Amino acid sequence: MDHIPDTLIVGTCVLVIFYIINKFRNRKFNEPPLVHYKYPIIGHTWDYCADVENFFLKCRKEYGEIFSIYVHGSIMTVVGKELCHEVFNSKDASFKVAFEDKIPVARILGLPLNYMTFTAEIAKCVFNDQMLSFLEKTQRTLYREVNASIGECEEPKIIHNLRPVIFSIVSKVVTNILVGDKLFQDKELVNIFASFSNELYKLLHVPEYLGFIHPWIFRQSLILRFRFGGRKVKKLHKTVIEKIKPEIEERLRQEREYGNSWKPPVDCIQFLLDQPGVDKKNVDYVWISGQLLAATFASMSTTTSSVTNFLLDFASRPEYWDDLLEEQETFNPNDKFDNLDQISKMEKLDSFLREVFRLSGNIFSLVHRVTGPELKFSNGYQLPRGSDVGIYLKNVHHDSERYGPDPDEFDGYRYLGKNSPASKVSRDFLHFGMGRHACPGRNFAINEIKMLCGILIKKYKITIKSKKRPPNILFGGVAFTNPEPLIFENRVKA
Ligand code: HEM
Repeated sequence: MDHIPDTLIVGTCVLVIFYIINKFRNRKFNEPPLVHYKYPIIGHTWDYCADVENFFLKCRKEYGEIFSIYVHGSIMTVVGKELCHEVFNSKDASFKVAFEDKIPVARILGLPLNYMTFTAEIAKCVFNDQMLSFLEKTQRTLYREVNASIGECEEPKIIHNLRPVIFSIVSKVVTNILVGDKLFQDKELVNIFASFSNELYKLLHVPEYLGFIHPWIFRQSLILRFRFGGRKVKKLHKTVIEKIKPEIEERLRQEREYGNSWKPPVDCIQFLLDQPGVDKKNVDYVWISGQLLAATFASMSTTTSSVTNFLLDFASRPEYWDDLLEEQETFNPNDKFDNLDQISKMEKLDSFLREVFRLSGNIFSLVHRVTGPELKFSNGYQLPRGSDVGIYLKNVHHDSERYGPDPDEFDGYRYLGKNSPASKVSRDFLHFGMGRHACPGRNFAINEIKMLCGILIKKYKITIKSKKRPPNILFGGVAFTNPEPLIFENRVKA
């Protein structure tokens, strides 16, 4: 007890030192205006956490297209519709580096810091390029999992929190592509991938208060969660390796025995094994296990949120039900997706989805770190190396110059005939980012989402008790899906 006053004094001194360092950092750059604040150290943290929407509106009104705020002990620059593309297209700004501070996947899994470059290759070369070869098994898994997790609803069935249900369906599809048909039968392995992705997703909800002392301390607190206790990552790697090793050894044996006549399976494990530089006599199983686990996060949580948002919108907008059902019956009359063209013809569903994504409620996200000597904007402002700059998404997605006089209005057919499919990125639609690092898994994701939504539309009448679209829940600038229950009832066939 005697130490408490000393600890308080030392703690306060540390806070003040970091505050001074931040306040008087390199000023030779023409940096964007820092929004005025009253209380040192706390800065704008309260305004940001309590009502980010109105806080940003006020800042933009007063300071214009670019401004900086002081939140959780760090300065963050905010850009909207005019300048966002300059961030995405700049070689001097990196989403990956800033993201690693928020969700330290590389450090948790013991992967090199540039691991995401590899995940991007997996997304492009396996998920996207091999999409056609995954079509049949993806639909098989989707039908089976919808039946297993929602099932027959002769009587109306209330599902209280839809997200975990959708997550379970999506995680099965993804795991099949990661590990192939044989390992996919292993329920424990499937669960490991799903729960790891879910644990990472939960990190998005951890308050960043430790950032007041230093961002490093916040990051360490996240990593420690995976070093000790139930989430222990060493144990995770060990179990994954135990599962994948015999399969990999068998594949390598067959490759040696049959040479060029051996037809390798199409999945992420094989893609990783075939990378130049991989020593097949001495396989680095920790690296393979880490890459597979890393890919779960990029592909599962994002897709789950998108489908859950779709269902919340669909259930509360009955005016679209007949039309979207008719489209399903036209393009998928026999409950069988034979080719990708059949999915791309579902243009109404596609347009509806794009509108769901645009209005999903995100205010601020996609933070990038300046990794070059500076990030210079066309309006003359500069950000020095190490600065963070994020995107004011609400300003982009609710822009009346682009989306008309009522940009907050939901118009499910807004994009019909406009050559703007849901997977198309642009300066005014950032659900998948844009520019050099736009999501490389988006074509796969949209096809998977359209298949799953189509199955649900055809099988069930889906309603919501309140009959209104419940708003998503904001945490910082990011919107999380509302857990309001939905009601599923078997559709009576005409
Ligand atoms: C609806 C589902 C998805 C959404 C909303 C989504 C969204 C995003 C966003 C916003 C980014 C940042 C883009 C940028 O910096 O410009 C991104 C990057 C990425 N996504 Fe997705 N994504 C989805 C599905 C997937 C899937 C299925 C994969 C497959 C593995 C994937 C793999 C990646 C990878 C590897 C990156 C990093 C790309 C890079 O830095 O070059 N995503 N995604």
